[in-house]
Amino acid sequence: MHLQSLTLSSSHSLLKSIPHFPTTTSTSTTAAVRFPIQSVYRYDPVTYPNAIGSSRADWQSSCAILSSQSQQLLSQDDPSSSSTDHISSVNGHNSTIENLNLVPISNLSDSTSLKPQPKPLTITDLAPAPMHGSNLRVAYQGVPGAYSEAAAGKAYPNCDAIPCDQFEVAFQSVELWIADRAVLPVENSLGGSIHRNYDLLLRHKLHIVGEVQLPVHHCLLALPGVRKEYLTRVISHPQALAQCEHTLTKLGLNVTREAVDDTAGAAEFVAINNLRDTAAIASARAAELYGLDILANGIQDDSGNVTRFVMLAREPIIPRTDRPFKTSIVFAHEKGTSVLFKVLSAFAFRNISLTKIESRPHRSHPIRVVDGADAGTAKHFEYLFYVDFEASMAEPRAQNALAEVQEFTSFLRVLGSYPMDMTPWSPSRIEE
Ligand SMILES: O=C(O)C(=O)C[C@]1(C(=O)O)C=C[C@@H](O)C=C1
Repeated sequence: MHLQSLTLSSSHSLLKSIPHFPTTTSTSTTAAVRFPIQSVYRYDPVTYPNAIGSSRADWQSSCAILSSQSQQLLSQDDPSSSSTDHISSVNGHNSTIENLNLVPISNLSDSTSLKPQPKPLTITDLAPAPMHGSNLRVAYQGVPGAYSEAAAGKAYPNCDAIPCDQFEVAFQSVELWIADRAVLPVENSLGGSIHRNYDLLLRHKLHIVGEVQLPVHHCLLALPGVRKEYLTRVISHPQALAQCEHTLTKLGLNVTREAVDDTAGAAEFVAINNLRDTAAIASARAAELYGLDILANGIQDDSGNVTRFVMLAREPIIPRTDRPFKTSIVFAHEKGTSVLFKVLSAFAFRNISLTKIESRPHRSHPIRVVDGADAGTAKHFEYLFYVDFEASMAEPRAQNALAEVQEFTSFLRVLGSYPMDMTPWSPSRIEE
């Protein structure tokens, strides 16, 4: 392939050969082809107020709604759109989460007045269902009060956040049109990459359409009246436990640490089971929602603790050049790490900065056996490489870099080209 300079329009055929890169400026996808005629609501709107609409709609009208909503949703990630929901709100123009249709915090003084929160969707709840209402629905893993819920609100201030019991469910809810976006934590400034989520990005065909970086401010929560000395156990998400490791030791707690699915779920567990020997690490919002006291505030090991989340959608957004964009790719080669230098130089020669590089085991070919005749047999581990770089796929230099990368690799996928989160840095801000 020649390394000529390409414009976006002249490079369509090149970009089409890069798996999953969008080359159209609009899509005519409608839900009509995606829904079985027999789709039935299976969610109780009282139990799942945020999950989906409140009544069963007839097929014809739901197709019409979906068709118009798919156009509307496309424009919501498009920075050129005038919608207040679009991703530019992530980038410092509106970084509050006030407008998120979060579960309201009632005046909870103790755990006996605990109000039932919406139950997360589970894998058995998933069924294609028509959409209603105009709010963007954003699926996240966890229960109300989780940081992922706050990230959804930062990215899409007017969204309905849909709790899901697993990441897999959040992905599937977007694939099945139950939700419009999924929010996925990918890395933390203290804990590093969330590896499993990188694997999920590859297993599914969703596109990254935005990112948010959320300051994560952890609290130690316990039932009212419980003192630190009574505690024998601290539970939380493994990332949260890792982010507070040293502070927990410094607090002099004589506790075991146990991992659960999410931070707010840990708080809910303590409250529901009336556990007086157990504390949870979670947000201040989780304390309010589940009627817990804050025993210690800001217990993350670094005050500038930040988690980066990506927003996923069924359709990619159209990359632009009038604002800072980031592009995420994943690639592999049979010759493994030996091509890495060549790939990275494709970016270096074009002055494209990399913001992230991550390697993961190549699950379908984890080992390459190299027969060294007399010397025996060497077993090399095979990897997939995830790279984020600071350029938009609308820029010829990024297109040319990827054309070159494609020559060196046996597999290449563009996971998304999306606006960078440019929120001003304020490490001490508390954001729950
Ligand atoms: O448990 C939560 O509240 C989450 O949103 C998950 C999660 C993560 O997976 O890293 C998100 C942010 C924090 O870093 C801790 C936990």
